[in-house]
Amino acid sequence: MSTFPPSTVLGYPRIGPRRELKRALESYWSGRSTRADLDRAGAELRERTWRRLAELGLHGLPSNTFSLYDQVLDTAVLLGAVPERYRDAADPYFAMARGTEGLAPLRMTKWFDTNYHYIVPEIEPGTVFKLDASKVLGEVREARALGFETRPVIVGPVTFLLLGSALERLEDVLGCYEELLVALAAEGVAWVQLDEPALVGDRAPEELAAVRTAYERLGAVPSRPGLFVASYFGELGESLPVLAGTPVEAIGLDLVRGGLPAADLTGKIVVAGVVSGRDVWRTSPGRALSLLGALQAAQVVVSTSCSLLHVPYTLADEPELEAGLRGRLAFAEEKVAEVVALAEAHARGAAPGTPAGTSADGPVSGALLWDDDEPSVELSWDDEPSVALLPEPGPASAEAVKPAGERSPYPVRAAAQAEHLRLPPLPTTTIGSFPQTGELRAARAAVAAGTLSQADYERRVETEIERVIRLQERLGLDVLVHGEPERNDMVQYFAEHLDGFAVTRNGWVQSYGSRCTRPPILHGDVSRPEPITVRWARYAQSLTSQPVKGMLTGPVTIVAWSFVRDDLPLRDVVFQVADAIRQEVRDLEAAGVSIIQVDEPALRELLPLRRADQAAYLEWAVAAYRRATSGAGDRTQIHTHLCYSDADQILAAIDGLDADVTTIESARSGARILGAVSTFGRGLGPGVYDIHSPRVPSAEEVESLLRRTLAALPVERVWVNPDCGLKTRTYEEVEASLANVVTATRHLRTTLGA
Ligand code: MET
Ligand SMILES: [Zn+2]
Repeated sequence: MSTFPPSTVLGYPRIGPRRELKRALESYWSGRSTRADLDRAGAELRERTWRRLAELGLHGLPSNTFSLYDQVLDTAVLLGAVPERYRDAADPYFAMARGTEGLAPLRMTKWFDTNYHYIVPEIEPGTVFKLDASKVLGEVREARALGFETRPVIVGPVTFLLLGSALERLEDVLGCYEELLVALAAEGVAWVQLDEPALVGDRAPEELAAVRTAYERLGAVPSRPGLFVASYFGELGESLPVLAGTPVEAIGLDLVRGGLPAADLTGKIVVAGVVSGRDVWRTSPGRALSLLGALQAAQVVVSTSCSLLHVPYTLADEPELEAGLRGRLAFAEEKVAEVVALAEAHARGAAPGTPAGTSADGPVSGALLWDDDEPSVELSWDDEPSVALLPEPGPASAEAVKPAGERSPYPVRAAAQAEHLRLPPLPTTTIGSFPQTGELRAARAAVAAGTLSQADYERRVETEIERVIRLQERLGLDVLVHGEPERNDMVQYFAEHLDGFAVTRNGWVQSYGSRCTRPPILHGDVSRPEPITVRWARYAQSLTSQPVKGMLTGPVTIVAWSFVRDDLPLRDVVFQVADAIRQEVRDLEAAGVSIIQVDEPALRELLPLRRADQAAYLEWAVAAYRRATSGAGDRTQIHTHLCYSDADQILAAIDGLDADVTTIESARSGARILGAVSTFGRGLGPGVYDIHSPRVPSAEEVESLLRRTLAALPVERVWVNPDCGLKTRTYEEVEASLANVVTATRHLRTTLGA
């Protein structure tokens, strides 16, 4: 077996530094360009990535980390797990990802504890697995033609099947993986990376047995590349000795989240993830080098803790970041340079604490990262005034952690709200955002560029709010929203208006398919200098006699979708944000807003992957939400919203939020949540319109979903709404869909005699 290259990364961003892939995809989907144009755009991005990684001095280049939509969907295609109904679609791949006129897409949910969404494999007893290695081999050849040898990256069999809830099909998929190994060996590929992040969670004995079977069988393939099994997002725990006992040559460990391995790995190559792929902070060379030095292995390879998919491309595109903060940051390119520099320092045998960037024979290539005035030991933020000065009393005090508990029990609140709001049965509403028009985005860019005045911009926002209010009145919705036209993003908008955050200009991170967000950087103490949403809510309510919901993002979600300072416990940071939201709730209420929605779509996302850590998290996360919302009076109806996140794993916590109404994505996931949420004692709106698909659901379809909802829940508790916000859709799709939602609801009301 050949040695492993001394430095590598587990994966890389693929959307393009300027979101080139997003543009190429959206242009192809809208029919403005051809599949060949799209493929060309993909090839350009791949070439650019390989060249850049090589320029930065990285040795082990990955391939097949590019995807036109999602790597799990790519794996399903690789294994032939394409459900029958998509096979005749014009483009089966995108039909599975996004649906077509007549075909709902596959389910989508979040990738472990990240905000990246993958397409859930649909594996039926009748699924026939059949290898289609064209993409994997195509990328290997493409890279080779450019002069690069690469290591294909593929989701491993155990993780793939666990994601598809079909571990019993292990024997069948292993046949495909074996065939793939043979094909890769024939192609002259030296190493293959099989990603098994599922192994960092709690694994039952039969799942551990599956790990053993899988890697013993793959290890026994006579002519194959070296097997590198990558784990990430935590420690391997009970899976490690099992994996170590199989013939795989290399094992990847997340040494940012986990500690040194407890099992004997002296016979293995350890791919040491010492540079975090999940945050934007620079790596402490002292800590990294001491970990590398302490590993007992046949070879130690320096790597990232996971794919760099989860961080933006480069700091070079952020000239506006304040210098002090910038000095503490590293995005993907800077992290690659760190990996390379650490590999060189480790190879020189640099002892922990040796100033990196210097060596007997002159500066190493990482010198630019660790400039002279930068200590080589752990970056301590203690001397940073912006983070050290916590307000008195500290937000982490026991006092702050208690739920404020000022609201009356639900029946008392519900009566007060019914009296005040006088809503019909099956009230209809939406989740907050309406389509974001190109004009509004352009207007925001013009304000930033100084070519449009703030006052003119605000007038445009008001015009848009008025249009959205009139549209909802025309459609006959019961509880209206202002449409969120002033928000570029539900987290970034709040970050821009709170102290303690920095935002980036080009720091895009893929969320799903062509969608990206720019996670703000939470680097200091959080506080709210002044009300954020009140003026827009007040304006919207002034236009109509229907109730308009105030719309806020919850503390857990704001933190989950930011890159967070790591010198304080996460819980304390979340409580700082909760206090800011609490002030906003109070101000909205004082401004006459009678329904306030506080979104927590990321509540499940931060759930620790190990069961032993989950209860403590859920306890403080729920307490933070209640702290944010419990300042509202009984008459004020508090809504919350969750989506795309396997909510069934955290039902008790969702219930514990104690919101008067919970809207939750359901249409996209085939209404599988219904049974589980039927025990909730308060208002509930399981989505009846899948907003991730351009498809317009018919009134009949909506009505049949509603009937299923009514079979599970008492009618008094049911709300009617889409799965999520509408900002990614067009007005055309939204108007038609919501009209059908209202028609279905009205029809149902008459048949119920309501
Ligand atoms: C991802 S949840 C989105 C909720 C937000 N209020 C919206 O409608 O866009
Ligand atoms: Zn949502």
